[in-house]
Amino acid sequence: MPVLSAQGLRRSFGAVVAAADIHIDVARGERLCLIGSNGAGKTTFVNMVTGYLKPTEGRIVLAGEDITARTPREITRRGVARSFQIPQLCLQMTALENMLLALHCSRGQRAFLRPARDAASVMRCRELLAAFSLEAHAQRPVRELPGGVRKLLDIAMALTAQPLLLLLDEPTSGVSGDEKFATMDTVMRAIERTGSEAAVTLIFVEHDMDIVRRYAHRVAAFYSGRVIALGAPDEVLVNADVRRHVTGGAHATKVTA
Ligand SMILES: Nc1ncnc2c1ncn2[C@@H]1O[C@H](COP(=O)(O)OP(=O)(O)OP(=O)(O)O)[C@@H](O)[C@H]1O
Repeated sequence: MPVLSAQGLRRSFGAVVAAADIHIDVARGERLCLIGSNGAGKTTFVNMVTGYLKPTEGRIVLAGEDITARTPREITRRGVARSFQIPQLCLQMTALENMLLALHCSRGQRAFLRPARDAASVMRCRELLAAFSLEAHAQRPVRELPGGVRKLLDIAMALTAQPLLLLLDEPTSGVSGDEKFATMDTVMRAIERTGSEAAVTLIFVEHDMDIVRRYAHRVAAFYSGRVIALGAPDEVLVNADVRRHVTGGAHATKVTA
């Protein structure tokens, strides 16, 4: 059974068709990358999966359960976690406090200004920080941490919920060219260590084709609200339509095949 099954999704905003006829199944442990130029419909897809936007047609099935009508909170509780292009962090709190806050929220507990520090929660958060090689930053206020570290912390926070499915919006945006592979290696290692049975299933939006090639198992190429190609990176990135509508413009220099 797929972890996620998007079945005939459609969504418009007035005359703009942001999603049409989208069929995507994602298997457990798979890493699916969404590519597409600005306005192609990637965020619309992510917003529908996480419940922030409702499709006007189609169904979204998570591990066999239809979640199309569920609220974002209900979908989070069923195992879908998300991190954003701009990390959502409390700057005045330490990295560990941010983790504790995320852990408490993921359990449906009230978010306190200073989260409770019971020993089990602290241990769980420290383990996750270690999985992301962030132990050294645990006691530092987030405002003092560099952008790349904040990015990793944001993803670690999403994993406190022990999700089935993790959605990442441009995990390497704002990370320097030298650091981007190291950042992705860290994320992949952490994801493999954190899944309960298999690695956490991952859907990530990415504009950097070097990252897509190296880390995606499959790629879905979006154009004008539709998926114009879906398959292995080496197939999708040489597809003529993908070259014309996705990688042929601003990202042409990043495609090496
Ligand atoms: N809330 C909204 N109201 C009106 N139009 C919207 C809304 N959200 C998205 N759209 C439109 O839907 C289309 C798809 O947008 P979407 O944000 O999904 O693209 P994207 O591929 O994520 O782009 P980007 O890479 O810039 O984030 C665009 O034409 C966008 O302007």
